[in-house]
Amino acid sequence: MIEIRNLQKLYDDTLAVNGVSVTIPTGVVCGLVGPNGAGKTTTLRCLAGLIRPTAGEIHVDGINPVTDEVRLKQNVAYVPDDPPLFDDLTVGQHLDFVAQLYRIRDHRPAAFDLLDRFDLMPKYDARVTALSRGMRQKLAIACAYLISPPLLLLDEPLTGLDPPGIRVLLDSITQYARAGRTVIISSHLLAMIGDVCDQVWMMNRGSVRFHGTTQCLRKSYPAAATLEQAFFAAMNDDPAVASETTPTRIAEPELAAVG
Ligand SMILES: Nc1ncnc2c1ncn2[C@@H]1O[C@H](COP(=O)(O)OP(=O)(O)OP(=O)(O)O)[C@@H](O)[C@H]1O
Repeated sequence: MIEIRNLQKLYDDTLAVNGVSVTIPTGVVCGLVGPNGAGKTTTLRCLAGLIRPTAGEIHVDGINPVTDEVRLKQNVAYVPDDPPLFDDLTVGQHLDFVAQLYRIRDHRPAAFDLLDRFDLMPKYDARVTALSRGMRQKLAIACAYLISPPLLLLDEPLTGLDPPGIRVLLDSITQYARAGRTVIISSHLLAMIGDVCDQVWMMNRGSVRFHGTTQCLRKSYPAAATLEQAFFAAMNDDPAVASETTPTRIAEPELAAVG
């Protein structure tokens, strides 16, 4: 389970994350959405232990990223939208390196399977400098899957992927969560979030605007004809679309039912 309490992150005079509190149960796919600058990447980087929160607390299966960095890194994989790969290594060497780093024994069959699924086998001996943007993205995701952490954080993972690559990734995310792991996926592709995510977590200007199941989002905004309209209504909290009877936009009680 992921617990975030009153998370705050200040960069100089920019309050990027402002009092975020969210609980995400194990085994779900949670879509993190919001406009540019909403604080999504900052929140994911705090969760991954890459930056320190200014205030607040995070627990990933009881692990505090600030006080237990090593255990956190063993339990969380973060794939940024422009993954930093090693220019001197080939595709195959990346997976070998990750396996060595995380002490994964006999990793080759799993690595081959992942490369096959992401259509990277023909590039096995290619250096990453010879890969397209989408291929680099797929390789970074394959490395994360090889580690198989309980929490997988994907920041805009669909950027640059071709339609078959998107389909493979989305299917793999669903399977990963059904195997009892948690995935948080940040994306601007609202329709996709509606398709694969059990939960939606919306941020705007550093704060949570909605957190709950997609069904709950629809229920909260009954005048919205589509899920996309419900997204916009929640984001703007448009009173013309939002239900007047909705008591709160942060649907925590429904979350417990998801896990
Ligand atoms: N390293 C940094 N130094 C200073 N300000 C930063 C830094 N990183 C992010 N910010 C600021 O923090 C705010 C939140 O940025 P963040 O990258 O978390 O948003 P985001 O929701 O991921 O946006 P996008 O959808 O554009 O990727 C923005 O105002 C941004 O300018």
